[in-house]
Amino acid sequence: MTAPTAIRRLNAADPDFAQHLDHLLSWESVSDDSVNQRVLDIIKAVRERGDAALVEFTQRFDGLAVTSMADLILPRERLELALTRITVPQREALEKAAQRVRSYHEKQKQDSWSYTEADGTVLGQKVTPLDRAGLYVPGGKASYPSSVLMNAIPAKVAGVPEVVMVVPTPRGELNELVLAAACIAGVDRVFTIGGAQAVAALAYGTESVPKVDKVVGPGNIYVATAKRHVFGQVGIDMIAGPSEILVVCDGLTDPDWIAMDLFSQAEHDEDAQAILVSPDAEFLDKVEASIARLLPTMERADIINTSINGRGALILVNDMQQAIDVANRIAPEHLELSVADPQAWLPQIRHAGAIFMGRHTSEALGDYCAGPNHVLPTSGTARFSSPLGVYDFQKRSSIIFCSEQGASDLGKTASILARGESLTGHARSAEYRIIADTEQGQ
Ligand SMILES: NC(=O)c1ccc[n+]([C@@H]2O[C@H](COP(=O)([O-])OP(=O)(O)OC[C@H]3O[C@@H](n4cnc5c(N)ncnc54)[C@H](O)[C@@H]3O)[C@@H](O)[C@H]2O)c1
Ligand SMILES: N[C@H](CO)Cc1c[nH]c[nH+]1
Ligand SMILES: [Zn+2]
Repeated sequence: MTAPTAIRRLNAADPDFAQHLDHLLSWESVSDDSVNQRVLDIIKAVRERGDAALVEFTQRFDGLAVTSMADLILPRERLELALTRITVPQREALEKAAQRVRSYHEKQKQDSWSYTEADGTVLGQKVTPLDRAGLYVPGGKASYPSSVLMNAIPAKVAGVPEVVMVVPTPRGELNELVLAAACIAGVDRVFTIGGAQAVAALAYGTESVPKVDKVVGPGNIYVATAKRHVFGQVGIDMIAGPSEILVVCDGLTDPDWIAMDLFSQAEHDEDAQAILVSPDAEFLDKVEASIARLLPTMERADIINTSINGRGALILVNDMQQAIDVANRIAPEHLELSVADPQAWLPQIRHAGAIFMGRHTSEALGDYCAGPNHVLPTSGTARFSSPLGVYDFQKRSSIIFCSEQGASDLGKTASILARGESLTGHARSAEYRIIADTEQGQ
C-alpha cells in the first residue's frame, strides 16, 4: 500500500492558489508520449493484421490464453444464459435501473420536423439513427454492468439497429452481471476485447469485428487515447476518462457521508480525482478525520489511497460564492451540491457533467439507477461536452424542397451571392430556375 493518506490542502485565499489548482487538475498521463506511441502502434497493428493482432494483444494485455478470435466472441445465447445465472435481486435491480434509464432517455429523443413557407417551399430536418454503434464497456480494474445499460439503452432508444459491445475480460473472467445487462439492454453482439485494440477494431473493422459508425463509452488512458486517434474515421462521443467528483459542501453534511462520496469515485482508478470545497475550515478537518478512519475499512483502500494522495484535495474558500467559482473553474464530471438550498446555487453552475442536488443525493445513485447517463465528460471537458445521450446516436440531415416559385425567388438571392464569390457555376445553376417576368405575368 502507498503511504497512508495525506490529502492535499489548498486555500483559495493564497496568492498562488490558481497555479496550485491548475497543477492539481492536470492529468499527467494525458500527455504521456509513451502511451500515445503505444496506442498508435496498437491501432496500426489492428488495421494491418486484424483478428490476429486482436488475439495477440488480448493475450498480452488481458492475460488470456486464447488462440483464435472465436474465443473472443459471445453469442446472444451466452447473454441469455447469464440472465439465468444471476440472483433474483440482481436481475430485479438491473431491470429497475434499465427501466429508469430508458424512461429518462426517451425524453431526449429528437424527432424530424419541417415547415412550409407561403410559396410551398418546405424546409426541415430529418433525424436518422446511426446504422451501427460500438460501445466500449470498461473492464480492467472493475466490471461495469451499469455502464452497459448507460451505453446501450440510449442507442436502442435512438433506434440504432445494430449495437456492438466490446468489454475486456482480464484473465478470462466473464462477469455474469455485465452479460445479463447486455441482454436486458438489447445489445446485438459482444466481443471480449478491450483497450486501444478494441477501439481500433470497432473503428476499422477486422475479419470478425464489424466496423461501426461511432465508438462511445468510457475507459482508461489507452481507450481515451485510441478514441482521440480514430476520431474522423468514426465518430466518438467524448473523452470520458478517469472518474472525478467535486463536492461543494456548506459544512453541515455528515463528514462521513462526504468522505464516502469522495471514496466512491476515488475507488475507480488511481488516476480518479476526488475534491471537496467548503468555506468551513473545521469541516474540512472533520472530513479529513473521517477519511483517515474510514479508509482502512475499504476493500479498494489501495486504489483510493493512491487517488486521494495523488490527485485529491480539500479546498478552503471564503464563502459559497467562491466555492461555486472554483466549481466552474474545475468543470467536474460530477458535482455534488451538498448544501441546504441547492436550487439557489444551480443557476450559477455553468460547467459540470452532472449536478447532484442536496445532501441526500449521493453521486452513487446517479452511477446506477437515478436515470440520467453516467458516461460524462471528464478533465474539464464539461466546458464544451454533454452527457452521453440519445442525441449521440442520432444524426440530422437538412431537408430542402423548393416550389417552382420558391426556387425562382431564392435563385435571385443565390445568384447575387454566388457571383460575389465568383462562382458562376453556382450562379447559373440557380439562375436557370428563375422564372422570367413574362412567364410570371402570363
Ligand atoms: N466516465 C465514465 O462514465 C466512466 C464510467 C466507468 C468507468 N470509468 C473510468 O474508466 C476507466 C476504466 O479503466 P480500466 O483500466 O478499469 O478498464 P478499461 O477497460 O478502460 O481498460 C482495460 C484495458 O486497458 C488495456 N491496457 C491496460 N494496460 C495496458 C498497457 N500497459 N498497455 C496497453 N494497453 C493496456 C488493456 O487492453 C485492457 O483490456 C477508469 O478510469 C474509470 O474511472 C469512467
Ligand atoms: N462513476 C462512473 C462514471 O465516472 C460510473 C460508474 C459505474 N459504476 C460505478 N460508477
Ligand atoms: Zn462511479
